[in-house]
Amino acid sequence: MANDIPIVDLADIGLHHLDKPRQSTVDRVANELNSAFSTVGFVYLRNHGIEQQTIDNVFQASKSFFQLPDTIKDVYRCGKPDSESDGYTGKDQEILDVSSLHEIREAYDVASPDGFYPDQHAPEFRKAINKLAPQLSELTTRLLKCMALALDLEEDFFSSRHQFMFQGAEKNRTIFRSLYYPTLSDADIQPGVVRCGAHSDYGAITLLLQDDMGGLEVLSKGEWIPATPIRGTILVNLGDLMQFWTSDRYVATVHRVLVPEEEVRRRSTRQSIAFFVHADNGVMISPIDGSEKHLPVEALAYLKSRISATYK
Ligand SMILES: O=C(O)CCC(=O)C(=O)O
Ligand SMILES: [Fe+2]
Repeated sequence: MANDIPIVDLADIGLHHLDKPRQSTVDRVANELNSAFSTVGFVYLRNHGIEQQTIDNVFQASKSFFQLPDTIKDVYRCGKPDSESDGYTGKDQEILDVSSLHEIREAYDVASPDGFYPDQHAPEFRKAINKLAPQLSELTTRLLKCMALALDLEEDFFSSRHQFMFQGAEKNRTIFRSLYYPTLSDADIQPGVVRCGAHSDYGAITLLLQDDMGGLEVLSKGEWIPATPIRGTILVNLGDLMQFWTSDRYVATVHRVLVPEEEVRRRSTRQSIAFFVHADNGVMISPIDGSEKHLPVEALAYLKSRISATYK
């Protein structure tokens, strides 16, 4: 069906392949990404080559942090929007949809391997993230190359502008975010209360890993469609900067996570991991087709403006 989120098989573009991928794979994947990003804006990647255990270790280490008492989590609160990015975000600290009454979501952000981690209270957290994040960066580089080819650009057009992913906020604001949606009470079942308000992401692309709880929905052709978790896949969606870059040829699709209707899912926690890929600080984003559809914008300045609009 045209309105479904397609699944792309990365085959020898996946991380388990060290050699240069076959040209036929690159052409096929470039084509499939191009058609997904021009329509629904989301795609599942199969055969990405990241081991499930590496992902599960992050979920487990994150859970041990998020289940700590609030008084301890508060020690790690990030000071957004003023300071650099690392740290804990509590419920309602970030409101992505202005019409939300509450957004019941917690998160922990890091921008580099040696950033601000809760080592004392969740000792496995740093190690688990530092294994997964570099793999997500490498996978992103491979995807960006396919995307550039699909747009008739030099293969390294995007990758050369994303050289410093997860190497520190002073160079690049790609963020590894571990998300935790706590259990909900009956009082949370009311209009305006959501797990994650409707929004589009800010940067180039987002790689999203979810547990098997489900709940993510994507707005396509005016209809909310579920982005059901498919084990062994990574979901990828486009951010606003990539939409600007491509003069709206690619779409930054709006998505959300509501309070589940089924009581059993409301009483369960949900976890996801978002790798928000952002261009290197200082990169100017101007439409690649030379049009004036969007004004040129600097990657970091744009991100800061979005964060200050959503953080309390
Ligand atoms: O938790 C999810 O599935 C989505 C989270 C999300 O869209 C975001 O944090 O930008
Ligand atoms: Fe998002």
